[in-house]
Amino acid sequence: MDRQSKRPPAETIWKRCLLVLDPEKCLPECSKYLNEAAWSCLIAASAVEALPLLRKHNIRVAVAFISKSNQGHLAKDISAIQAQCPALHWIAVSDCTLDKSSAWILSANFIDYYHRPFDWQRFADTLGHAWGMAQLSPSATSKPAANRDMLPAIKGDHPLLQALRTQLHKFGQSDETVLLSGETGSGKGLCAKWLHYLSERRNGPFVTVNCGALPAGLIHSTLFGHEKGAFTDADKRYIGHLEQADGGTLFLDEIADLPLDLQVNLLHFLDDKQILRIGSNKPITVNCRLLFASHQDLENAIDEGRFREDLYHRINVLRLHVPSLRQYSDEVMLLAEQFIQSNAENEIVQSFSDDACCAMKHYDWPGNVRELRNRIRRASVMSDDGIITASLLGLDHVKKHALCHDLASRRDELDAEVLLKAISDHKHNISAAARSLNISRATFYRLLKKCRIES
Ligand SMILES: Nc1ncnc2c1ncn2[C@@H]1O[C@H](COP(=O)(O)OP(=O)(O)OP(=O)(O)O)[C@@H](O)[C@H]1O
Repeated sequence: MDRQSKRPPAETIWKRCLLVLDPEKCLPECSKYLNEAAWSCLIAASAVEALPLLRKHNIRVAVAFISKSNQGHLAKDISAIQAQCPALHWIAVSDCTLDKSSAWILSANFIDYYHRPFDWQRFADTLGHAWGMAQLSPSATSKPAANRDMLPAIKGDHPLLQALRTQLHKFGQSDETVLLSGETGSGKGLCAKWLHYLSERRNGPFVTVNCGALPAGLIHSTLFGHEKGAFTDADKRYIGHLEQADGGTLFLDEIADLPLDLQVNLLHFLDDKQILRIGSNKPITVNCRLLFASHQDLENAIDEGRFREDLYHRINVLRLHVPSLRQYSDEVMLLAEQFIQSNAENEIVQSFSDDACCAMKHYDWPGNVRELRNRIRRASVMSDDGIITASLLGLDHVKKHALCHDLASRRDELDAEVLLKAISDHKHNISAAARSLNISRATFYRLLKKCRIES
């Protein structure tokens, strides 16, 4: 296939999508001005119209037009959209003085407010700033709902994989916390998404937080949120991940890295389902399911005083262990074919050489499925003729080891064949059988033992 023909023409300008919530069509000039600033405006009159657009497009920023007459409706629409897409950054536009309820919507949801008529260039700059903030926000990874089509299926007939699928289906139907364990790259994150998708909460948000990746000073406000002015840099209210996951699932990855003081807060949340934003003493009830994962041994972390035992018992209700790839290495080709197909979109058809298949089956995969996917990605790019070899996968050394292994087992097969024939020809007289092969009785017995043949 011609690789070039699928690329967009060079003059195509990449545009950011902007949701314009404009019930009374008061912003007709929006598309015209913002188009020039590389925005593509998607206009909706209500939440019902906006939600399908949000599901379909990668929208991070929204504008809402507030008028005297639509203030009440708009508040409801914005709340409905916020519940599904908490990561959206809102900017308000109005041409009237707002009453108290609108002022409340503004302070609760909007990062900026414009009064018409205004300078479109400045407005476009503000939108650009909001887009940048949305990109940086950790919640940019949260989705309004899990989409089954985007999730790779967990394929394979190995008993460990069959057991994993059964557990996923059972645990998906429960609303209890699940503790996922397994080596790095084995698929704990993928299983967490499946648990969300298979649950009643599938239409709610799925929010992931990697506790090990958050700076210690930010982790509290990132999880629980903060009020404007709660600390020096808190120039606006921040809705934490627990609240963002309201109605859905929060996946706390690398839970062993959560500082001890926050482990207490989490324990309280698990008991009463309430949070306090930093700077507020008003408890907020949050309805989200919690999933936890760690590739560290939590029992060890307890012994070392890094993890609270009471929290461990609270989160260790349902346990899901994701097997390491080397435990089901006979099925590695199923995954490899899956990755090669997703890589080969719009490209020439690719396949694996025999030595690549042999090396993949015999390699230890310390980085598990992630390592397999990354090695295949790199090899796909490097391959000139569509054939992915052991050398392109960086697994040359394994190939040699695997071939030695294969040679040894082939030798054993041949030895066994010769020994069995000699035994049969000499009617189970071992001395005669050994003489016929020109070896001693002791050597004959040693070979029988090596080939696991009962004399
Ligand atoms: N069975 C599978 N089929 C297809 N893709 C998979 C499978 N298991 C894992 N993957 C893919 O491998 C990558 C690594 O998986 P994932 O991030 O879930 O691992 P993890 O155990 O959470 O890793 P870490 O402990 O480092 O966070 C992801 O891109 C995931 O989609």
